[in-house]
Amino acid sequence: MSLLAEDTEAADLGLRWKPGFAALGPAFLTELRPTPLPDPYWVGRSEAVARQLGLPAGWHESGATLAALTGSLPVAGTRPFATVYSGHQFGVWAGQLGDGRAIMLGETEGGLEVQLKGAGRTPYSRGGDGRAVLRSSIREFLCSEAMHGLGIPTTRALCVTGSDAPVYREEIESAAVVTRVAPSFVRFGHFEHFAANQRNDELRALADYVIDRYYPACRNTERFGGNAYAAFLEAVSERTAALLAQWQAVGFCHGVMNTDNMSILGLTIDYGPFQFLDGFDPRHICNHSDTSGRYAFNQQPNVAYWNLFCLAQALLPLIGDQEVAVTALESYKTVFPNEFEGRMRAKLGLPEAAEGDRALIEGVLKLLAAGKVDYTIFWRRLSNYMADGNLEPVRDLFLDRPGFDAWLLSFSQRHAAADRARAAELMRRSNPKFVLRNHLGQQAIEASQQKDHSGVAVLLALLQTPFEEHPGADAYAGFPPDWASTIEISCSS
Ligand SMILES: Nc1ncnc2c1ncn2[C@@H]1O[C@H](COP(=O)(O)OP(=O)(O)OP(=O)(O)O)[C@@H](O)[C@H]1O
Ligand SMILES: [Mg+2]
Repeated sequence: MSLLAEDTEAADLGLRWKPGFAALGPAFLTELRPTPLPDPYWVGRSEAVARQLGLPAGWHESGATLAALTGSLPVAGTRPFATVYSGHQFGVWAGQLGDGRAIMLGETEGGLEVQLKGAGRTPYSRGGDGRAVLRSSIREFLCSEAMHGLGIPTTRALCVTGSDAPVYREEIESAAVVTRVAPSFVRFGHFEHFAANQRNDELRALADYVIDRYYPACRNTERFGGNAYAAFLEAVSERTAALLAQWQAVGFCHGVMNTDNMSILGLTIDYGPFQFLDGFDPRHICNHSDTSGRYAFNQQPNVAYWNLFCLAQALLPLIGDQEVAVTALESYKTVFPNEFEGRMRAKLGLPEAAEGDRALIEGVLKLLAAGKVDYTIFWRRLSNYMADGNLEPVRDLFLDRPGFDAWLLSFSQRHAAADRARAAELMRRSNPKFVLRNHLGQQAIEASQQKDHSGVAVLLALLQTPFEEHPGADAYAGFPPDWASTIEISCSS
């Protein structure tokens, strides 16, 4: 019996827990306790996630909950653990990694895993301190919820809890924990870990667990002659392709697409140096540490494929045939462009595909890139134009007016027979007014560092429903100020 089960004092969050991933056994994880953060306080909370988890009303009112989510009290019914994974970082095999600062509480009866990111050292921390700073924790919290609001698959975040305990990065910062939630936090790197160590029994156990839990259809498919592992690889490729199409359409740059940051469920995971594009620059690099531009915005779809190739190699002992594995990856090459085109068509207010759509999409992206036009503002203004016929706010964004007019002509011809009100409606549902721009996050962070957490709550409310108008909040939907371009976001978090 573990020590944890003998605790008399524990916080009861009102949730029921089941073994979940932990049932795989000790080869996959190490049981341990979070390291307490002193004098914790609330920084931000998502009631939407609380409801999804099934937390009782008033869940955050108890000091025991705050203590539990910052490691000072065990959570009743849980046996926390950290998992082991490996991975390719910046294209190079990095060997063993693992949850170096994320500690899993467990899985709820409702099928959601709950993790405390920044909860202290684990056997996989290597040189790290196991902590996360307030700055990066607020970014992760807000962006998880923003992505969900945008309809993009992502890990969620219940809350950020802070402490004045010092954390040493380029300068001294304060510590925080993000309580994260997802059906599964399994990454490509979990598979790579067991494959690289030729531990095929564990590799198979992991694949069987993930297939049975999250991809049961792979068991009953005739694809690949009934090879469930190949069908699984194909399904992951398709989900990843669909995810990447959404990132590219909304202008999201992840920044650290290492294989250990690729979710097996096709969720966006690990919000580090991410950025929503301001001016449209396909070659934008959001991660200050990415000197070669490996993870530049326009490289993301290819990197995802490269990462899937690593996953395929890891699954090869189970799939049994290299050609089959390569075929299972192939669907990425059709799903990504189809999904991307579908998303871009929706942004253009076009529910159905027609010949010439690709040229229309490429045409506008070229114009936006040539003028470094603000990506989010352009699409929202184009949606408004569709509704009210006022062209100037859109046209004013372009220096190359003749170029824009020529494109607009083909756009208008494409819409000639369409119901404009319906098209405008689709566009406003597909083109957010609010995204988590770096400078918005930065302002909320700086206020929080001075103990005013209201900016986090304000941003959260806007980002959870980013397609709504939110009258009075236009200041959050404007152009970035000049100083925004000087914000440097690196891997330091
Ligand atoms: N401060 C830290 N202390 C211990 N380990 C760390 C720390 N920062 C990063 N790591 C570990 O380094 C590896 C790569 O880090 P990366 O930045 O991709 O992940 P992360 O931001 O810590 O977390 P996640 O991917 O879970 O969101 C991971 O194994 C991670 O746990
Ligand atoms: Mg990571």
